[in-house]
Amino acid sequence: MSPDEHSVAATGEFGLIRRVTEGRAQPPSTLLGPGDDAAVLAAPDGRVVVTTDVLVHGVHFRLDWSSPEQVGRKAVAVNLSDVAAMGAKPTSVVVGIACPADTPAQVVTEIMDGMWTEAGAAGIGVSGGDLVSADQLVISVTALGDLEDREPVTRSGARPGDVLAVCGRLGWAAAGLAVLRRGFRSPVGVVNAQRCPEPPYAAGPQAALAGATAMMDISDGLLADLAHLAAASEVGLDVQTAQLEVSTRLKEVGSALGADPLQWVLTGGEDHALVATFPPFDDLPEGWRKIGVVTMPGSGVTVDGREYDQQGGWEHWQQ
Ligand SMILES: Nc1ncnc2c1ncn2[C@@H]1O[C@H](COP(=O)(O)OP(=O)(O)O)[C@@H](O)[C@H]1O
Ligand SMILES: Cc1ncc(C[n+]2csc(CCOP(=O)(O)OP(=O)(O)O)c2C)c(N)n1
Ligand SMILES: [Mg+2]
Ligand SMILES: [Mg+2]
Ligand SMILES: [Mg+2]
Repeated sequence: MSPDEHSVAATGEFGLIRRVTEGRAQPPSTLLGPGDDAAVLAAPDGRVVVTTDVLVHGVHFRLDWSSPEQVGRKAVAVNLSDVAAMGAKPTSVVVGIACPADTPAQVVTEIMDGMWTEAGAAGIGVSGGDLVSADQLVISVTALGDLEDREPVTRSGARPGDVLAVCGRLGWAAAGLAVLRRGFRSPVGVVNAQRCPEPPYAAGPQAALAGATAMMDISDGLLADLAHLAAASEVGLDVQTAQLEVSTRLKEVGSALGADPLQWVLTGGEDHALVATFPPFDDLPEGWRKIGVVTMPGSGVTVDGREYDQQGGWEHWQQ
């Protein structure tokens, strides 16, 4: 933590978000936002979902760990995941790339190739962007989405008694990060999960149709992100570790590195699994697994009924 009490590090990522968003009157055309995975805007002929994420070399990716193509795919994937987390389908992305003068042009074209690959797989394209000079490589992506006839699934609709469920992988990207940080390049399954997530995009609209009461994607870490859902919904959330899948591969990597794989599952970000709450008596949609329950307000996020007193995930400036 920075010694300067006025710095962004001392303010904290989420304190800073509060500070820059509080008291700003949104126009009536802002139907929702900020505060969720994406905003929902009214357009003359409907609604538009919009979200943005910035990725910085050395913070979110490294070109000695990932190919430019993988970086481009990741930059788009993390944004399309936020669109899915609202229950929407992506319609387009616009992208900004800032890079130093000596960056090979090929790096930029390959980043764009990766962006088109990930966008193309979702049936959309890159509809615009910006290229500028900078001291380091920075990528900014804005994704747009369409709710069709569905209502947005926000972070704020969970109710005590709902089932807490997840779709997608947890802990894989964190395991890959641990591997890469120690200078290894394998096992490739976890390393590729870190290089480029594979979010379960279709599960977002699917959960919305199935009546999910709240939803978000897991970018920072399950426990850290659930804290935002719990706060927005004014409920408690209990994660039941017996229901969490810790795959053999994660256990193998954990024992090779002397790390606890459950820790990666609970606090590792960047897999962009979707987490949602569902009414208790309905069947979960296909691909969704129960991992806990929504509890009464006041208890925050607990693990097997107990408070978790370590950092629940990534927070910028706190690492
Ligand atoms: N500078 C900013 N101005 C307005 N809203 C912001 C700003 N930075 C972040 N937010 C909002 O804060 C919320 C949390 O951001 P973040 O944790 O990055 O969400 P996510 O993990 O889904 O990308 C989002 O709704 C986002 O739009
Ligand atoms: C070189 C490198 N170091 C560390 C990480 C780990 N990491 C960086 S950002 C992050 C959290 C997710 O990024 P963020 O910008 O918070 O995305 P958002 O929550 O806005 O979707 C994690 C786990 C990484 N991916 N690459
Ligand atoms: Mg999100
Ligand atoms: Mg973000
Ligand atoms: Mg984050």
